[in-house]
Amino acid sequence: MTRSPVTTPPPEADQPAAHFDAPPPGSALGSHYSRCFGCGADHPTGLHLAAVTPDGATVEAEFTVGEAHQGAPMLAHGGVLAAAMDEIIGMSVWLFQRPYVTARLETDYVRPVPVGTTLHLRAWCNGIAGRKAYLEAEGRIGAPDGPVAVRAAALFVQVDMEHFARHGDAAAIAAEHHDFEVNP
Ligand SMILES: CCCCCCCC/C=C\CCCCCCCC(=O)SCCNC(=O)CCNC(=O)[C@H](O)C(C)(C)COP(=O)(O)OP(=O)(O)OC[C@H]1O[C@@H](n2cnc3c(N)ncnc32)[C@H](O)[C@@H]1OP(=O)(O)O
Repeated sequence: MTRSPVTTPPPEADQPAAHFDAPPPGSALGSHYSRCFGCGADHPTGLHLAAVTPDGATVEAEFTVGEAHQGAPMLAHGGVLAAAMDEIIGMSVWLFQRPYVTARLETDYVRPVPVGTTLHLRAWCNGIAGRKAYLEAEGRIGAPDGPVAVRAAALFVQVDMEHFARHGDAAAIAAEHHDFEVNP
């Protein structure tokens, strides 16, 4: 992976540990928002990622490239592949049970991905320093050990839940996250 210093954990970074309340090994993570382009079941042309964590530390999901995801004829759009990387990494930080957002995403495109391909996505965390999480992901063609088509490294920054209410739609958050109180 070609990686900048921004997405490389500093020497003092802590090794990540899943939150005690995080989904246990072998379980599904679920969607954080039904209309999310990456994981929402109600998005008509989204990626529909459904992630599982095999070990409580990494997450995995499959994405089958459809006609709505083309850039060149019958080939996946690079931005859509970056979105898949962003989403699987976003799902992996969910293991820490704290809200994070993408601050920086770096992507290597290694092979073209034809429409109809199923990409096997995997993401993990390389370190945490304060609010900053250093993460990585890959997408392999056809099988979990298939050829790598895309790799990504990311810096995610921890925010509070008010971030989403302040900048987005507080009522939609309250509707799907019943434990979230919308401040007047
Ligand atoms: C029903 C609704 C449900 C709602 C949600 C429920 C919970 C959801 C939970 C989980 C969601 C998962 C979502 C998955 C989807 C995939 C993830 C996305 O696509 S997220 C969207 C794209 N990203 C953004 O929109 C961020 C936009 N940017 C910002 O908001 C700010 O810039 C932010 C929060 C990233 C930082 O702003 P500051 O003011 O809080 O903090 P400062 O001090 O600027 O940064 C903190 C540290 O990070 C570094 N930093 C920040 N941005 C950096 C960058 N681009 N490059 C390098 N360093 C950066 C800074 O240098 C600083 O470092 P030093 O502490 O000084 O060492």
